[in-house]
Amino acid sequence: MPPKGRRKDAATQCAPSKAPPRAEQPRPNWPVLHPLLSDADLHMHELLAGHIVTIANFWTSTLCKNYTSFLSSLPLTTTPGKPKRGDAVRVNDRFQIDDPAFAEQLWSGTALRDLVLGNLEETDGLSIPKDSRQALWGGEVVGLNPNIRIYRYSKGQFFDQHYDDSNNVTIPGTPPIQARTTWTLLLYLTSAATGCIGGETVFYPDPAPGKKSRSKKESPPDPIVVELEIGMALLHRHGADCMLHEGREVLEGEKWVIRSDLCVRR
Ligand SMILES: O=C(O)CCC(=O)C(=O)O
Ligand SMILES: [Fe+2]
Repeated sequence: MPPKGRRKDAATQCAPSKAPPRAEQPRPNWPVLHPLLSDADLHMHELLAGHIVTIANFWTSTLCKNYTSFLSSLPLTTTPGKPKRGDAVRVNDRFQIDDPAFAEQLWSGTALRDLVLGNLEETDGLSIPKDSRQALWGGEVVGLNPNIRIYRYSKGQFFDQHYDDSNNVTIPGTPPIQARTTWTLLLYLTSAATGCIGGETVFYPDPAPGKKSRSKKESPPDPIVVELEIGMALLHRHGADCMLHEGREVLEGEKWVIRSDLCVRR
């Protein structure tokens, strides 16, 4: 059952341009993004047209395992007990940093840029020509949100139903690019294969227009349950057209996720 108000993901509200200046945090010494599959071996899959796209094996399981052990050394902060009014309940440990260089690595140092921009059109799995992609992504994609979030969910932790907001961000450079986030990026570093049970990301599609007013007995569309898959990237549209979604409770083991967003020029 969807919650009454439009609960927001408080995380996205901390985008650089809106947030008060944070105490200078040292940049993590991120391990190199290696090994990775070659671009030609990766494909996008539209799980729900116009809303959810996945890329299996975006990161190899070796890289994911290196990362989870590295990320465990970062100072993660457990969610403060009570969310602010209108914010979703998120119960997990999080590390958040503005790191444009890492965002750039995730974008250009992997297959993501070429896949999203349609530079590998023949093989990328989306049957959308390069020049029509701007409509899908909400504009000219210029990179990833420098605001990187790392989540660790242990047994019993979850992210309650919410919508992700679109935020204005500045991507540093010469000149800096004024951008806006349009799609959420989730990169799963763990799965049942690493002992994590539960923790699926679940989307609740809206009933088709016109159906809302019909008999209450009419059942809403089935939720879309995305099982964790090690190394899989998931993109979903956010902002005004964001689907209600949640990270289900982890029942066993640990779920690790890297979160950023696609940014378009504004
Ligand atoms: O961890 C998940 O499965 C969902 C995370 C999420 O919804 C978010 O970061 O906004
Ligand atoms: Fe979300």
